[in-house]
Amino acid sequence: MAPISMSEEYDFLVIGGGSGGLGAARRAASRYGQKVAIVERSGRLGGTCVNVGCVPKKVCWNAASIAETIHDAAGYGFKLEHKAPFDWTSFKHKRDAYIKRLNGIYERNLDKDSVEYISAHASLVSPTEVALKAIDGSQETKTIRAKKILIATGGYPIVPSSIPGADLGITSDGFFDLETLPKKVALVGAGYIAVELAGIFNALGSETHLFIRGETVLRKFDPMIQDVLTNHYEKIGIKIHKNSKQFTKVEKSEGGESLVIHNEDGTQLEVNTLLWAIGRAPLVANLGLDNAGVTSDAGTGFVRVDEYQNTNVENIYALGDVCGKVELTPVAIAAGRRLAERLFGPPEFSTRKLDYENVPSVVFAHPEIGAIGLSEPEARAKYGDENVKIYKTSFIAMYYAMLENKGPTSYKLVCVGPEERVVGLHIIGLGSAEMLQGFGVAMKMGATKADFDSCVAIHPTSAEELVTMT
Ligand SMILES: Cc1cc2nc3c(=O)[nH]c(=O)nc-3n(C[C@H](O)[C@H](O)[C@H](O)COP(=O)(O)OP(=O)(O)OC[C@H]3O[C@@H](n4cnc5c(N)ncnc54)[C@H](O)[C@@H]3O)c2cc1C
Ligand SMILES: NC(=O)C1=CN([C@@H]2O[C@H](COP(=O)(O)OP(=O)(O)OC[C@H]3O[C@@H](n4cnc5c(N)ncnc54)[C@H](OP(=O)(O)O)[C@@H]3O)[C@@H](O)[C@H]2O)C=CC1
Ligand SMILES: N[C@@H](CCC(=O)N[C@@H](CSSC[C@H](NC(=O)CC[C@H](N)C(=O)O)C(=O)NCC(=O)O)C(=O)NCC(=O)O)C(=O)O
Repeated sequence: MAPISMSEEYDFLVIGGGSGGLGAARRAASRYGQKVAIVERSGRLGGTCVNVGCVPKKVCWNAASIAETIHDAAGYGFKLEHKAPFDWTSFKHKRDAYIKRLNGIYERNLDKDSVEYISAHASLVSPTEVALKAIDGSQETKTIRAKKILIATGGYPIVPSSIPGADLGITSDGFFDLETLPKKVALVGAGYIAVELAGIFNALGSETHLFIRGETVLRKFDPMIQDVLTNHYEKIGIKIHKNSKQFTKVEKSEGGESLVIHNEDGTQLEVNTLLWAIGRAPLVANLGLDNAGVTSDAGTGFVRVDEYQNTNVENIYALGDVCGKVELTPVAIAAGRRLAERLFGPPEFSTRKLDYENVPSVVFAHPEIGAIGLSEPEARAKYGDENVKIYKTSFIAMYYAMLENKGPTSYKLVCVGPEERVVGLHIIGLGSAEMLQGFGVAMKMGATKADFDSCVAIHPTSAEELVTMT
């Protein structure tokens, strides 16, 4: 890795060494032989996903799932201690070491693909020039030129600015720094991160409080998912504070070891950790967008792009979380690869772009949730009630046959038109994450309910219920 590049000009300069930037840079260099550099300012490659997102989160989710399995084991005749001791600190250090290994793998991958890795903060100086500032404290700076520039700088977690003491709380970034498992934790938010981290804390033994503004979590999901997960989380002991108003303040407790949350109604809650999970904002500060004339959304700051990831400035492109369209790793990677193919590939690739329709997505809750396409209300609004047919089922998955405490399994298909094309698929239950990808392929191909039914069931599985619904 060069601290600051020795080269003066590149075919393609990528700002941001996360999912989208890596996807674009590697494809442009390895497949099309372009002279490519990627600039990353954090000192480690992989971006949010590898360092403070999908990857360490999934490892934590696995730990939480093992805790649940240990708990369930007695139901299957195992004479285990119900509460197997869990050593968060050694788990955390082992997880950190895995991430560090990945950082190294990503660096070697760039090397293999002949992408130059520049460890620096990048900012636009003009539509064809980027200033690099060293991150090693040396104050070294350099300006380089590029024929094409990609902005893939991602985002950061929001902390409310209007609540005194809000910054005593942590975000998902701080979650991955926790050296010990908090005894009592409060999370604010109702989206992916709040739901995933609340599930992990609860399964690993923290007293978990979840503050949500509405009646249910995951309000952007199908109502079935919202209701089933909210009820189940309450059943398994997560304390959900519904219709919660903004805290009036957060302060340290007298001894300074915990935090006191002050609610609008005068009540207080003392916790060891407060975690904000109320959405993410684009990382565009000090990026010099104005210097190059790149426009972003006035309210949110997301960089504006068209369907081909073009910004308003010729030869400057943007993708991934900094555009805020669908904030998922495979979306950023696919957008990056499609862009490299369009810009540097053969003429027949000149219209390549990512199709943002029917992107499957999973929430690693307990149990998992999968969703593709339209929710029932979205389909009704788009196609009219008379054209929408819903198939639903709720059942007890066979895994729970031997257990007293049963988890939920609920599936819904949203179909439209006389041919009953499946435009929405919503599932909650064990195994949903691994189950979804194949159904995503079917929906991408325009599958109808009859196509689903023509596939013979695999028995005994939960997934078979999706091809036998009446
Ligand atoms: C807790 C959490 C869990 C998640 N779980 C999942 C999941 O399970 N599945 C999933 O699909 N998605 C998940 N996501 C979302 C996923 O991580 C993001 O959608 C994805 O990382 C976006 O990729 P990106 O390339 O747009 O940005 P990033 O991966 O954020 O990369 C941007 C990079 O740009 C660098 N950068 C920023 N500004 C500059 C600058 N001026 N100069 C140089 N470098 C700069 C940053 O340091 C960063 O490394 C999760 C996110 C979070 C926070
Ligand atoms: N498994 C995966 O694929 C994962 C993907 N991600 C990606 O990262 C993105 C960011 O995650 P996340 O931060 O959870 O964002 P989300 O957009 O998923 O959820 C944030 C939620 O916070 C609530 N909220 C917003 N403002 C406030 C406020 N001021 N006070 C209280 N609650 C508030 C909103 O819920 P309401 O309106 O109901 O109040 C909103 O839905 C996700 O959208 C997803 O794309 C993240 C984690 C996992
Ligand atoms: N699906 C497998 C994924 C395993 C996997 O891909 N692991 C990654 C780390 S996590 S993942 C970080 C994430 N990678 C991916 O999502 C890889 C996806 C798939 N393999 C592909 O190439 O399309 C990413 O941001 N990628 C940007 C990029 O590389 O372009 C790894 O070990 N990689 C080493 C290597 O690739 O040599 C699982 O969940 O077990």
